[in-house]
Amino acid sequence: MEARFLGIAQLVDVPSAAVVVDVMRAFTVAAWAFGQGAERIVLAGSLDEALALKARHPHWVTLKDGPPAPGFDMVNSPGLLRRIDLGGRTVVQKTTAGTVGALAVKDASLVLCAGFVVAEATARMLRTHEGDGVTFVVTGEDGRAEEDLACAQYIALRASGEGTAGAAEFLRRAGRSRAAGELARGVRRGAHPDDAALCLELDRFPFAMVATVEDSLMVLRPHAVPSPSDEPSQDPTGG
Ligand SMILES: O=C(O)[C@H](CS(=O)(=O)O)OP(=O)(O)O
Ligand SMILES: [Mg+2]
Repeated sequence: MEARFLGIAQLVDVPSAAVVVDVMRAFTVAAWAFGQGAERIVLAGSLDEALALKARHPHWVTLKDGPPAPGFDMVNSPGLLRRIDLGGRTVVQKTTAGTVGALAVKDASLVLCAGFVVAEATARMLRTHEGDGVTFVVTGEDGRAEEDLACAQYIALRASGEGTAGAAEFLRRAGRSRAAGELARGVRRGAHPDDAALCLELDRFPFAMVATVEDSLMVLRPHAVPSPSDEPSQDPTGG
């Protein structure tokens, strides 16, 4: 599998397959939202679009990064979100980096959104994808966010099937990133003290997250990817 790693501003063509990586915190939050029962996440292009969707669909749950704001029900924090029941709900998410990155590749034939919490399921999905290459969108810091780059490189390695990639060094790099430091120091608004640790949980969830355009909205949904150990035995004796 040929992999390239680009920041959002470096995306000049429509990739065939794209993995949009935002470890801290958009796609860790998205995975937790699905873990808490959300049916789908609409990735909004602007705060105004998120508010307009809320006005049309008052039962949808709006979420933004930064501090709490009128019209938004939640902030972009896995630590705060993990105790909220989102059973069957539609969430609207707007953040600085992650959702912008996903919308930048909306015309790709396959768009996966990822962080460490869904790394293995994402890699497994890439292994079954037939195509000539994968573009990893490193959403933070103009493509230089260490937590996103480390996660993208780890998923690429796992997807290539080249041996067993040890995760520890990739997680260490992410843990030393500027974003992790800001979360630890309480610099980022709308945060919980556990956020950085939750963003560094490897394979917390068994699903990948696939974004597609539905009725002109970019919609993210969980996609179950069975692990090899879940697959039925091929042993003809049934053993
Ligand atoms: O929520 C986040 O951590 C960031 C932006 S900020 O730190 O709140 O300004 O957004 P994301 O798009 O999830 O990187
Ligand atoms: Mg980020």
